[in-house]
Formats: sequence, C-alpha cells, structure tokens
Amino acid sequence: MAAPVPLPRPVTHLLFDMDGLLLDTERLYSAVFEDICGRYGKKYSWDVKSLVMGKKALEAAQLIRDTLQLPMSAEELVEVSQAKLKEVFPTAALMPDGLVLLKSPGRLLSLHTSHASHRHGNGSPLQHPCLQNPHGQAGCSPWSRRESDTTERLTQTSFILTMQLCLQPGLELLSPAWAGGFVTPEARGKSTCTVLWRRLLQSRVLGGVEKLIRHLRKHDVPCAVATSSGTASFQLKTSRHQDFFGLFHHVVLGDDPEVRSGKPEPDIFLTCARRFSPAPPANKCLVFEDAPNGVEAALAAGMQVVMVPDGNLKPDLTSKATLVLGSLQDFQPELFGLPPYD
Ligand SMILES: O=c1[nH]cc([C@@H]2O[C@H](COP(=O)(O)O)[C@@H](O)[C@H]2O)c(=O)[nH]1
Repeated sequence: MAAPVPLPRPVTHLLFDMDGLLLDTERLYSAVFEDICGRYGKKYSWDVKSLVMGKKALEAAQLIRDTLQLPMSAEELVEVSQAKLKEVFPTAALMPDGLVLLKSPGRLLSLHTSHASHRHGNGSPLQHPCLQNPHGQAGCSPWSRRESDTTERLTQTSFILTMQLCLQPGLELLSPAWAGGFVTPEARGKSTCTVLWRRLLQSRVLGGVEKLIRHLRKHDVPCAVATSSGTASFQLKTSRHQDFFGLFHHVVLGDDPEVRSGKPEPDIFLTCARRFSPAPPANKCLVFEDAPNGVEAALAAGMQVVMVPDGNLKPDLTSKATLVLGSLQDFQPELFGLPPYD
C-alpha cells in the first residue's frame, strides 16, 4: 500500500517562479522554439519542453540542441532564440485565470473553467477541512461563472450544460490568453474585439495571480520571485507589470552570481530565502512552480511546493509536488497556515 501523503505544513515565506506561473510567457517560448526547430524539420514537443522549462537559457539551449540534434551550437541557438524572444517578451501578460471567454452579439460571458481540484502530486485528492464546498464535496471547490460583475456558483454538471448551451451558432469561443490581457495583433484591429475588451477591463475583478499577491502583501506575508530568467529578459517581460513586481520583497534572477547552478539544483531558492530579513528556515518556505525542474529544485532546497502545471504536461511529471492546482486562483492560503481571503 502507498504511504499516506502528508498534509501541507504551515509556512511563513512564499517564493514564486515567474515564467508560466506569474507571467504567461511559456507560449511565447513555445512559439519561438517551435519555429526555429521547425526550420530543421524538428518538433519542439512538450516532451522536450518539459525537460528545459526553468533552466537557464544556455543550459536549456544545450538540451534542446542535443535532444533534437539541431545543426548549430547551443550558443547560436541562444542568440537566434533571444533575438526573436526579445520582440515578444514586452507583450507578456500576467497569467490568466482558468477563464474562457464567450462572445455573443452584444454580450460577453466569461466562465471559470479551472476545476479547482486540489490534489497531491501523486494524484490523490487532498482531503482537508478547508476544502469543503457548499455541495459537500471535499477536494473540489465550486465552479463559478462571472457575467459582468455578478458571480454565480455552478456545479460541474451545470457548467458543462452551460458550455453546451453557449456553444451554439453565433457564439464564438475566445482564447483564455485573451482574458489575461494579451490581445493578438489580429484582434487589436477589430472594433468589436476592442469594445468587448474595454468592457471586460471595466467589469474585471482582479485576476487570480494579482489577487493572491495583493492579499499576501496586505497581510504582510513575505513574498519573493525566483526566476531563471536573466536580467535583460526579466526587464523586457516585466516592462508592463512594474507595479505588480514591486509588490515582492525581492527578485532573484538566473544570472545572479550566487545562483551557481540552475533549477533543478536548489541554489536559486536557497539564495532567495537567504535574502529575506531575517532569513526563514527552508521548511518555512513554500515555492510555487509550473516546471518539473522547479519542483525538483524546491524539494532539493527542503521546501514544500505547490505546482500549477500547464495542461500539456504529462501527469507523472507532477507527482513530486506537495499540492497540485489547476490555477493560482484556486490557492487557499489557509491550507498552509496563512491568512485566508476576506
Ligand atoms: O520553452 C521553454 N520554456 C522555458 C525555457 C527556459 O526557462 C526559463 C524560465 O525560467 P523560470 O521558469 O524559472 O521563470 C527561461 O528563462 C528559459 O531559459 C526555455 O528555454 N524554453
């Protein structure tokens, strides 16, 4: 019989990864590497991507080059990819919630699709008193639907029925990324999209990422960012989000001299924890990650880790996380002894 999975333990300090967790940049990396690899008839699949996510740029390029046998050096791959990434990094948006937007003539409806299941890395649902929902199901928080600023609670079944009802002719499904603030160049030109976008911004409640960080800040919970991104990439990616990143106590970057080895080694999280004053012990730190390399790094540092994996990631790559969530918006701080939302 498998050993029982321990419940989350209380923590005092939170350490956040950036790409694919706070910022919706993984699809930018995918588009750029798919394009470069495609030129040589190679596929930048999620199997390859899962190996490189969270690594420093040169190590990542080396791995991609070796795995796909690209006819160029790792340094050349860094140069070619960085040239393209620099163009798109300034468009980086905060991570969208599990939102799907449905557009019908004259009306915008958004549905939260994140099923908010809380599970252990091994796949078993987390049984915790904090997770009892109004329908009495442990391990599954309610589905919600937002129409303008009214919030209704829906069960999973009624959500699916609503989706079916909505997806009739005349209704258009907009990409989740659109909800996160990233408007594609094609969409930008269309007046209907612009009007809908403006309406969405007006009626918008804070996205899960921002809501969580502002909540923690309000309650003086020390938070920091630990990202493998180098200084130049970080500045481009965060250029539109300086207020948001200003909420963190500090940021540790991949080219920091104290970060000798990248994820999956623990250096970046240990360095990040040391820079709080006073520095917390590792077992009082909770890391948030989307990448398997990041989860390994957090565990190697002796920290607990909440994983918010991309849906394309193979389920077995989430197995080591303390807790796995569908979206950061589903995080319940009280599970780790932190102040609950008001
Ligand atoms: O498809 C990819 N995703 C992510 C990376 C690497 O992962 C890092 C993301 O760092 P983090 O998750 O620690 O924010 C990027 O800087 C980049 O080097 C990559 O090369 N290719």
